[in-house]
Amino acid sequence: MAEPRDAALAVLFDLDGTLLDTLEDLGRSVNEVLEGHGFPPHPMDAYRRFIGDGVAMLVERALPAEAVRADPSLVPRCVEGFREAYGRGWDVASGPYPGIPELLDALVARGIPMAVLSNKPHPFTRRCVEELLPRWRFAAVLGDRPGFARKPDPGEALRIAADLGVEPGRVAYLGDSSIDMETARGAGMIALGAGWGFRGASELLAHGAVAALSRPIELLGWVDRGGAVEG
Ligand SMILES: O=C(O)COP(=O)(O)O
Repeated sequence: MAEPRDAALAVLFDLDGTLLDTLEDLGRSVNEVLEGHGFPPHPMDAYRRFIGDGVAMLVERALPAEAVRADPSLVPRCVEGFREAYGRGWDVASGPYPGIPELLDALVARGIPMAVLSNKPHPFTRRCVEELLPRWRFAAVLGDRPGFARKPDPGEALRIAADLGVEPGRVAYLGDSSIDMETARGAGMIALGAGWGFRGASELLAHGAVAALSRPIELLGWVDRGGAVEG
């Protein structure tokens, strides 16, 4: 059980694997690019480990290592192919995880400001939030943009906290990967793991999660009393 602490005054969310289950649309889009280049596709589960460090790393992890070594232009070309394929199929199977709408409603009811920070390319991040989470207002929705460091760099997370006027230590950061837990810890935020996401509870706890939640609504414990709800 985590130590009780000051209650969170704001919530910063990761997107892929935390608010939205985007695995199938991301994996299918990369597989389409791989097959277009004559490389073998991966089973969807493999993408749980590939996603998280941005699109170039996603593509690089999916490609055969020898092919990447042999042709430096392969990753950028496949990234372009991915943008095209994902642009066509980003919303085929993606949507909020069970319990996310209820959590967001409960945070709105409490007047808790919410923001999204993703390593997904910024335009796709905006589109996913606008179209798959249309009912909720987020104070900031930021994806990967040229000129800004990706997570686990804590810079953008800290800027969001500053813009909200909330001390980093009073921000609950909910994410589903080691990258997110490192970002949260680097920013001095309350690192909460989304156990339903792409990577699972043991990776989250090994990378410094204060707790790995099994259901989204459990986050309210940190907002209402600064720790897990008893029982
Ligand atoms: O697309 C990625 O690389 C990861 O996106 P996320 O930061 O929302 O998990």
